[in-house]
Amino acid sequence: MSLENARRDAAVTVTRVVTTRLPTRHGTFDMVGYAGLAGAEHVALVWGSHNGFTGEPPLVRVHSECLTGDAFGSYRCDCGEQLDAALGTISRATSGALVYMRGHEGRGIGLLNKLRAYALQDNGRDTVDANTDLGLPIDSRDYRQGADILRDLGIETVRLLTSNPAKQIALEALGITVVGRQRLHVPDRAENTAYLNAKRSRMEHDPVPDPQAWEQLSVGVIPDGELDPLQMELVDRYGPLVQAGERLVIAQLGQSIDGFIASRTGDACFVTGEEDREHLHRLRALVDAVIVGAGTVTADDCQLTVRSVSGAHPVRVVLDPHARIPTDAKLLSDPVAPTLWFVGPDAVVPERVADHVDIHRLESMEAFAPSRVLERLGRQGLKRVLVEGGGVTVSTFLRGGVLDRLFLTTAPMLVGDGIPGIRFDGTDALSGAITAPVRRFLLGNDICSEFTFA
Ligand SMILES: Nc1nc2c(ncn2[C@@H]2O[C@H](COP(=O)(O)OP(=O)(O)OP(=O)(O)O)[C@@H](O)[C@H]2O)c(=O)[nH]1
Ligand SMILES: [Zn+2]
Repeated sequence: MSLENARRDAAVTVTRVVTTRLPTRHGTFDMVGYAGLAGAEHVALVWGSHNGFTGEPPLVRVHSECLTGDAFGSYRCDCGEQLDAALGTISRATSGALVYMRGHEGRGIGLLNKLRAYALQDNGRDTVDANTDLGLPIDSRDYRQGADILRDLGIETVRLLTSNPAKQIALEALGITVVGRQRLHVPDRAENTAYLNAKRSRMEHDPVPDPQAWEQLSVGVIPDGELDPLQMELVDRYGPLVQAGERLVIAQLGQSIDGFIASRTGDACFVTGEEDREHLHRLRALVDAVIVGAGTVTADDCQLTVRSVSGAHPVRVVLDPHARIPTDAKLLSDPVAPTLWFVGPDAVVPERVADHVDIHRLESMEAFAPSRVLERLGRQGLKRVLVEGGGVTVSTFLRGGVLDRLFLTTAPMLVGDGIPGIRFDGTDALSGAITAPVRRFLLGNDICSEFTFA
C-alpha cells in the first residue's frame, strides 16, 4: 500500500489536502497536509511508506505543537529537542511518521495562556498549578485528529515515541494499537529541569532514564559509584558480558513458549516483544560481529544494527553457502556497517558488490562449521560474537559447543506448528539434555533465560 492508496475511509476529523516532500537534515520525508477541526492545519512527516508499513510497525511520534520550543528553541521545555530527536530516530527506522498536532499548544490551552502560565512559573508556581491557577485544565489535548491522520496514512499499529504514558492510553482509546513505547528522552537542562521534574512527579511522565550506566557498558566500562535500580539492573544483566573480555561467543533467540520463531507461513511479526528487541540491540552493541544464517536474511531482510539503544553497530556476517540471499538485501545495500558475506566454494555471487560488503569464499562446506567460522572471524579481530538467528544457525552453534552463553527468550504464545527455534538431535535419556546455570529476566511479558556454558 502506498501513501496514495492508504486507507482513507476512517478519516473523520481530518481531510487529506496535499502530499509533497520535505528534505530535512535527517533525510527527505513525505509530507502530508491535513485540514482538521475548527480550521486546524496539521501535517505528517512520513518515512519509508513505500512498503505500506507491512513489516515491523512504524515508529510514530505524535508531537504537540510548541511554538516556543519547536520554532525558537526555547530551553523552558524539551519540545524542540524532542522534535529533532524524533525525526532523527524515525529516519533511522525502516518506517515511521511524525504527526505534528496543531491546537495542542500549551497542552491544549493555547499559546497566550501558556505564556500566562509561564509568567506564573516565573513566580514559583509549577507547570501544573500554573494552569489550575488560571482556571484551565492541566492537559486538555485531544488526540482524535492525530489518530485519524495515522489511519489515513494506513497506520493502525505503531511503536510510539513518547515519555508520556498518557499519550499511549489516549491513542489506544482511539483504536490505535501501540505495540511498544520508546521513551523520547533528551537531557535535562538547568533551565527546564524543574519543569521536567514536575511532569515526572505530577503528570506521570517517565523518570529520567539514567543512560550513564548503559553508555559506559556499551564502551566496555563497568560503572561504579551510586547506581539507581534501573542502572543496577543494566549492570547486573550486561556487566558479565563486558567483563568477559576480548573473546566471547553468545547467541540469542526469541521463540514462542512451544518453541517456534514464526508460524508455518513464516509470519514472525512478532513473537517476542519490544523489550526483547531492546535487549537484542544491547547485545549487538556489546559485540564486534553478529552472525545470521541466509534464511533469516531472506525472511526478515534484517539490518543487524543498533537502533533501540545507543552503541556502535557490529560487523554483520551472513552464512550463505549457496549465495541465496537477495541481492537487494539491506545487508548488501545499506553501508551503515560492514557486511561479511560467507559463501561456499560453488556459490554464484554478483560480479560487483557495494564497498561495505566483503565476500569470503570458504574453501569447503566444512568450513561453515561454527568453530571454523569463529576462528576465521577471530583472525580478523572479531572475537566478540553474537549469533542471532535463525533457529537452525543458533542450534548449530549451540550443538557445536562453541557458545559461552545463550539468551533464549520465550514469549507466552502457543504457535502449535511453524518454523522451529532451538532444535537438535536429542538423546534417549533426559540426562543427556543440555543444561547449564541459568539466570532469568522478565522482558515485558517474555522471559529471557540466560544459559552460561563457560
Ligand atoms: N500549559 C503549559 N504547557 C506547556 C508548558 N511547557 C510546555 N507546554 C506544552 O506542552 C506540550 C508538550 O507536552 P509535554 O508534556 O512537554 O510532553 P508530551 O507531549 O506530553 O510528552 P512527550 O511525548 O514525551 O513529549 C506542548 O504543546 C507545549 O506547548 C507549560 O509550562 N505549561
Ligand atoms: Zn514546549
